[in-house]
Amino acid sequence: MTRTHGATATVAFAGAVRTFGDVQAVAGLDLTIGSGERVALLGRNGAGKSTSISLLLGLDEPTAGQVRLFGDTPQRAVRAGRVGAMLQDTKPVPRVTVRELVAFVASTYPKPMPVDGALALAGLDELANRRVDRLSGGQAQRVNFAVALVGDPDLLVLDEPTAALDVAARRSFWASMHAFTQRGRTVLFSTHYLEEADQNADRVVVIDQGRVIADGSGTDIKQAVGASLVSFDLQGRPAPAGLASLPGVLSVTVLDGRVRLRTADSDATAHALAQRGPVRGLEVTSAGLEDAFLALTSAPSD
Ligand SMILES: Nc1ncnc2c1ncn2[C@@H]1O[C@H](COP(=O)(O)OP(=O)(O)OP(=O)(O)O)[C@@H](O)[C@H]1O
Repeated sequence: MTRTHGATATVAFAGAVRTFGDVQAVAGLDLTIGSGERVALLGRNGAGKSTSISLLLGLDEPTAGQVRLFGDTPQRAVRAGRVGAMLQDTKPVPRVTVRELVAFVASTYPKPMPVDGALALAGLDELANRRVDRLSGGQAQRVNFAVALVGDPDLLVLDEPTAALDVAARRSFWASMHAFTQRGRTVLFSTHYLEEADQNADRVVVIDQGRVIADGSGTDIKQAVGASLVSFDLQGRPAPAGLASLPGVLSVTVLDGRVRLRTADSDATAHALAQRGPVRGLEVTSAGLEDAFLALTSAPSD
């Protein structure tokens, strides 16, 4: 896990709260990100990721608490050209070409990278002269990425950058992101795709109900919730009672007709389970980040 000591943090949320009427979208968020970190903000729908990102970019103000970028207000950091962002639901600008749009955005930054460099990093060389309102969804996402990085920002913020991309487009997106971060830049991206968080970030911050509930490497998070998973078929029956009190069991989830027991001791759990009667389709596997995430964000079902 990486922490920032001494040097000014790139990103600092301190007790940040944002309420909308009765809804606490961000409920006391404390998060510090240091220079050069690649951080995934991982959470289910409505966890507060986009609201946190809006606060971070100065598009919205916290109801309480504080958000700082490079030790300054988000607005000043953004105006100084230190931040590039890719947000959800951006509408294409009609009638300009990809190169014209990226060149225009470059002209608004103090130290942009060459436009051709940004186009190449985003995989847009072949589409440079195409109108931006005539692109596929995946191609439009690449333009959004070029727009985010052409200012050569110190911090890149990406809100669900791979939403709506197919597998091949996702892979090529992450390759572009890695090419950019080799330059030592800080990246914060939000995602629902748990394996993507694990594969593309050094640090995974899990948020739920507007708060940080876990923070570490993908491996740290898996270990925090137990390394193994014992699962079995319900065969249409309700989940038996008392599973949570079997030896080693840390959490119980029921998904697609299967019970999944996260356990610190898979041998003891499987043995105790078998002693209670016949078990169908028993499997013991190591827990993936997906399972860790479900365990962290689900209420116990037993
Ligand atoms: N402008 C708003 N007015 C009222 N409620 C809002 C507003 N923006 C967000 N919310 C609520 O705040 C909570 C957090 O929303 P947010 O969009 O930050 O979550 P998210 O983690 O980004 O979700 P998703 O993954 O679905 O994009 C949700 O309950 C949402 O309905």
